[in-house]
Amino acid sequence: MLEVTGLTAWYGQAQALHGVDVRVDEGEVVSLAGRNGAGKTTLVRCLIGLHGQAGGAVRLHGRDITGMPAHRRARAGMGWVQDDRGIYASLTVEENLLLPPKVSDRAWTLPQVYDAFPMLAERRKAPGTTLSGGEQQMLAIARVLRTGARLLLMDEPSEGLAPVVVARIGAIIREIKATGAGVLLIEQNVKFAATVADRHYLLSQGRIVETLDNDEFRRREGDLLKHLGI
Ligand SMILES: Nc1ncnc2c1ncn2[C@@H]1O[C@H](COP(=O)(O)OP(=O)(O)OP(=O)(O)O)[C@@H](O)[C@H]1O
Repeated sequence: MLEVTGLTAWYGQAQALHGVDVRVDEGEVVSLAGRNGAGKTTLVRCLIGLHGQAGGAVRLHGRDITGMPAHRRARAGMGWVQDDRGIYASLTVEENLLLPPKVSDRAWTLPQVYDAFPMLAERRKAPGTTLSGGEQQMLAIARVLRTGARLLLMDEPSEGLAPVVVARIGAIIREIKATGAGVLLIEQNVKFAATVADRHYLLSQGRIVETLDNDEFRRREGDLLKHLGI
């Protein structure tokens, strides 16, 4: 589904990514972790098409999207769940859900969304400004599902949320996986990543230094936390 090969990125003369290879298959959840400054944000920017100074190749569903502008990548099925959640504060929950354009016939309907996110159904008339952090994160995920994106890029979805909300987000990610969509999860919360991901990448100084299946990842949790400086 997503195949990234030899991805390089620069800020002026400074190289931030040095030949990164990442792969996400259909119905697969893959996490990517790394210390501050490892290059996670740069990688996300490259994948969504917002970083001009980049090399290498990005393919989505067999289609070469390298060099494609951000809006066309979105139409090709790349869904970005932003780390700042990007909720329209002056719109209600439902209005936020009605806005995203449909990019495929996998687009979730409103009843499907409300079924999977009862919290959003209860708050459908509430303005964006009044939502808790957890509700905002649910809404941000739901909005991307409304587009029918085939690959979801999630940037730190568990950040700053209470354990019970994080557990709910984990359940939602498993539901998304069951629909056959792929998920690339940028995530520093190793314990959470181990509950949802099939495979894990560790990024260090712009390079993938480890690729681990979930059993190995769980065994090495202590090590990884040390590496990440957590
Ligand atoms: N606007 C910029 N100008 C110059 N260098 C930058 C810029 N943004 C990031 N960098 C550099 O690129 C490298 C990767 O940064 P990036 O923000 O992608 O890391 P990160 O893993 O997302 O870190 P964090 O967890 O702190 O967000 C770092 O060395 C950083 O200093």
